[in-house]
Amino acid sequence: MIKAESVSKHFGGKPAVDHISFQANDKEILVLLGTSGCGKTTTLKMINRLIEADSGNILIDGKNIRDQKAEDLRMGIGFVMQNSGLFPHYTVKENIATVPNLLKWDKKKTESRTNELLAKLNLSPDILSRFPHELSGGQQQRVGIARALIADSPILLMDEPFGALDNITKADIHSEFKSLEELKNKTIILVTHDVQEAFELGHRICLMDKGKIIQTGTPKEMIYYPKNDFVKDFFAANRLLLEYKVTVLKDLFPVLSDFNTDFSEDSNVWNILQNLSSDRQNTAAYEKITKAFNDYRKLQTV
Ligand SMILES: Nc1ncnc2c1ncn2[C@@H]1O[C@H](COP(=O)(O)OP(=O)(O)OP(=O)(O)O)[C@@H](O)[C@H]1O
Repeated sequence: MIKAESVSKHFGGKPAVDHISFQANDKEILVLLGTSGCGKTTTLKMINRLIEADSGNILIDGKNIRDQKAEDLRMGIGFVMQNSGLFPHYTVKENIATVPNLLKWDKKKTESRTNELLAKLNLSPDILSRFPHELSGGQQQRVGIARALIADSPILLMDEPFGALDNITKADIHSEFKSLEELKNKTIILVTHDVQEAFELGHRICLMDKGKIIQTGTPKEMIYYPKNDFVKDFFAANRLLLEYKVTVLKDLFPVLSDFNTDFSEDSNVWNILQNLSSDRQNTAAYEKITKAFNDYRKLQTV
């Protein structure tokens, strides 16, 4: 568990992060979401002490990060940097082996773990001898993720890990990312300015503005129970799509009668409608779900 207690950081007298508190629970993906300059990266880098907080405390599993050497702390935390952050003059193999070399792993162990990760991340071993500039943006980001995962640390900090990707590649990587067993046991803090990414990947979201956390909640809470107009307005442009995605079949049960289906009760309305729309025979079911969804929305307090 990662806990931030009233943490602040100033640059040149101006607050970049202003008394923020949050908690990332074990095995949770917590997203820090907000527009450029709101303090997300500074917050993330204070957790591995790439930036030292001015005040407040950050605790990992109850231990204050200040009570450990910064180098030791970083060894236990995987870090995916913005724009992949690969060392340009190192090959892919050398980039991935950065932490194992610091940990003095023997070559065989590094090699077999590297190959295991390449397979999991859908990367061909052919790229090992290449330099980062010889890879596509998507490959670079995957290598950045492999480098962060290699030592299997229980914590992963990710700064706009998919930022450089087009929307189609991003959607593919998102679904791969969600299904990676490797990540399921980790506590992950992911920084993004992309609302859809936050909803796609986050178990909970901290919405930030001007160095402060405005609201923390599940995607559903952010959409249906915004704390104030800032939160409401922030999601306004994507609101309907997000509502389709955060609403799941079992939410509709009170307003849905006579609906026999093979869909799991945790399937979201967006996926159900997409699925049903592929076959004309499903028109009646499609209309039932649409009506139930509209009835359900009316009952929410937005
Ligand atoms: N090293 C620094 N020196 C001075 N000001 C800084 C420094 N790092 C960040 N800032 C300022 O602190 C504020 C927060 O920056 P930060 O990078 O944390 O925001 P962000 O939300 O991650 O933005 P982005 O999405 O653009 O990376 C900004 O106003 C930024 O200009």
